[in-house]
Amino acid sequence: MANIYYEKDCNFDLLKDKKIAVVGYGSQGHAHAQNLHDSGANVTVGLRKGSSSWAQVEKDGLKVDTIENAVKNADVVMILIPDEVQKDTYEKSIAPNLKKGVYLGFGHGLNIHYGLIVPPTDANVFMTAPKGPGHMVRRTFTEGSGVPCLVAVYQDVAGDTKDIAMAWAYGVGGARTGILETTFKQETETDLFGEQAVLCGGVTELMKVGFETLVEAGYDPMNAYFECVHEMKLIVDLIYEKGFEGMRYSISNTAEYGDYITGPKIITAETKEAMKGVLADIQSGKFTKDFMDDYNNGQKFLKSKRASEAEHQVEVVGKKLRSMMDFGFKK
Ligand SMILES: NC(=O)C1=CN([C@@H]2O[C@H](COP(=O)(O)OP(=O)(O)OC[C@H]3O[C@@H](n4cnc5c(N)ncnc54)[C@H](OP(=O)(O)O)[C@@H]3O)[C@@H](O)[C@H]2O)C=CC1
Ligand SMILES: CC[C@](O)(C(C)=O)C(=O)O
Ligand SMILES: [Mg+2]
Ligand SMILES: [Mg+2]
Repeated sequence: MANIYYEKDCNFDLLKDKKIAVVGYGSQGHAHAQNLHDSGANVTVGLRKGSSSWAQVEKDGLKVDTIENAVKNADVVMILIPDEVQKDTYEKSIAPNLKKGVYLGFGHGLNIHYGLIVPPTDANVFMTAPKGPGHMVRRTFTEGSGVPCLVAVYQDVAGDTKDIAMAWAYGVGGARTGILETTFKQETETDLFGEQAVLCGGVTELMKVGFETLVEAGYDPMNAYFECVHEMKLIVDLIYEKGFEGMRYSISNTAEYGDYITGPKIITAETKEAMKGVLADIQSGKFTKDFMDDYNNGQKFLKSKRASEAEHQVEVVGKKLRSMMDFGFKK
């Protein structure tokens, strides 16, 4: 089992006297940069020239510079731009400007694990990967909590790279809930599997097919949306807090009986075999090759799926319902 650490195990002072560059100001970038800044670190956000995020960084009260300049002066560089652009940006704008002995950080291990980025031998390479979306990393931090983080070390020349990774987790709020120690391989392969088979691909497909089944049988689309999409959060919140048993305590006996009878009819032995195939493609590097090939082909597949999914009835109905009802979430 992994080692688990908390705030008392971290030394945030290690980062306080260092110049930090956070490359990117998207989902993870804005959260890491702002949380570290609020924790007392000296952060500069690195952006490409002409970036649409430039004004937002200034509005948020943080320093901003080009990627080249931000990296040139930095003791710690954290790369938080999309995985598919990291190799090109690293080679053109980051690598030529890295200080000797720099601490080079990642929020996900894909580029290192599959050898897309080969760091200099004098660099200390670490990962601090929040186990949640960047906007939740920021939101929970401002609420006094945090998203748990995985930390890993790929290269440790200085001898304290794990301490830097843990200090980073402290600064972004992850140590408030817990830090798990892992490796680049484990984080990368489990993260890709989880998001594809369960959290994102699995869940949205399950919701969509459930919605379609009800609508095609003549039921009201709004009713179908509530059943197959909206209520998912309320059920998952109970699982999040109390596990499957706690969720099943709150639902009716009718629902619990149906859960046991029907769940295994939907998620079958065949589904598990398909999951094994998904994992094999991740482990062999096939998924990452296909993903990068699509990127190098103008992201034709990604863009066409984005467009067709947005037009699906489940999205159209959901958008309408969310505009008509106050579900109490922050936009
Ligand atoms: N999204 C998440 O919640 C999670 C992400 N991660 C990992 O964190 C990393 C960042 O992901 P995420 O936050 O989703 O990324 P985003 O897509 O949100 O990153 C957007 C940022 O990257 C910049 N950017 C985009 N393309 C380029 C480019 N070609 N050159 C330079 N800058 C560019 C954008 O700048 P501009 O404003 O100029 O467009 C913007 O600042 C990835 O490794 C990901 O796997 C890990 C855990 C969860
Ligand atoms: C679940 C998707 C994720 O892995 C995440 C938010 O943790 C991602 O890559 O965005
Ligand atoms: Mg993840
Ligand atoms: Mg991921």
